[in-house]
Amino acid sequence: MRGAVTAQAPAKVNLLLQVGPLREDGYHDLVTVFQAVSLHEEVTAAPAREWGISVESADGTDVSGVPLDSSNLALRAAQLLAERRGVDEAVHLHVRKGVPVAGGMAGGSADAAAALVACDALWQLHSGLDGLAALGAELGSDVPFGLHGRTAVGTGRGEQLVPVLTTASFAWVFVLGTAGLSTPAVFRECDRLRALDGASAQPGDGRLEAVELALRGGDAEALGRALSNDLADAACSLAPELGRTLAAGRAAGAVAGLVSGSGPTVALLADSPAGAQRLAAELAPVVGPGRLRTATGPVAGARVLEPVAS
Ligand SMILES: C[C@@](CO)(OP(=O)(O)O)[C@H](O)COP(=O)(O)OP(=O)(O)OC[C@H]1O[C@@H](n2ccc(N)nc2=O)[C@H](O)[C@@H]1O
Ligand SMILES: Nc1ncnc2c1ncn2[C@@H]1O[C@H](COP(=O)(O)OP(=O)(O)O)[C@@H](O)[C@H]1O
Repeated sequence: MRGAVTAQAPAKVNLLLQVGPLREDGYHDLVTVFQAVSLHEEVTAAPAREWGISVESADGTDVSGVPLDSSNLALRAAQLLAERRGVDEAVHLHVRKGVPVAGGMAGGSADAAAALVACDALWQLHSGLDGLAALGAELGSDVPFGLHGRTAVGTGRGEQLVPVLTTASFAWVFVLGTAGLSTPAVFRECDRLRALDGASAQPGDGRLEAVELALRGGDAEALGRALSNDLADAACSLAPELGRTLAAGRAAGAVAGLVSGSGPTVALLADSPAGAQRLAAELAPVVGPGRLRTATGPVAGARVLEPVAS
């Protein structure tokens, strides 16, 4: 058996997030377009006498909100894989976080995806992407995308994925929120605001086609016009600073901006990697440099980085 295996998995941004009505199982049907971006989580799985987990930050951001018990998604992922494949070995997982915690960028899901890939390699299970994605969907709606990466349309809870043709790399600036937002709370707020307005979900209104066309053409301006997020009003209602951050991003020259997933991270689209650096430099005095990350997308899904032979 190998001594330890490290895997990485990417953060995501939702280029489109259409939210349908609340289902009986407590979830909402989604039509979303995920893009994997170059902020990564790294998970190292090492054989151990007992199950355990440790967490560090890759970039100095606060990781105190990450649970260190059996509710941690990475640990749950490793234990689920062991249980389903009949593995009687414990591992210690070390997580190095490069994705903001509770930021709407699926950091916990990326940890689960990386843990599945690392443990699958450590235990030499050869489960394959689809096998791991089926387990991932049991852990969280965003976990299958963390495994697949690139750009994909997600339907159902977001776990049913179809790749999208993308002909260009896009440049992003992410502005971290000052406090995390809970995903279930944002979905609840969305339902509450819709009930107040008498508004209902708007499926099939051509927004998906506009995003797909912009991605196929590799056109950042067209993508900027097509970005949309049905959870944005709910996230802004719970965290009003988001509206101000979006306005600051536009004033600083972003092609477009939107709330990432359920927030509170704000994603700003730039015209190029150099444009993203300029945008971040412009915003640093406004929001503080510690809250800015630049990235590109799409990038690959979860993969083994450095298998260490025993
Ligand atoms: C909103 C999105 C958009 O990609 O991302 P984040 O902002 O969390 O990163 C996802 O739908 C989040 O997926 P994930 O974070 O994996 O959520 P899950 O653990 O599956 O669900 C947590 C809770 O969110 C709500 N939920 C989630 C997914 C969905 N399609 N409908 C929902 O209503 C439910 O209240 C559920 O109990
Ligand atoms: N490995 C993990 N990393 C981060 N958060 C985790 C993890 N496991 C469980 N959680 C819980 O999931 C919540 C959502 O975290 P995260 O996945 O970072 O954000 P989001 O769902 O907004 O994309 C956290 O507040 C935390 O309580």
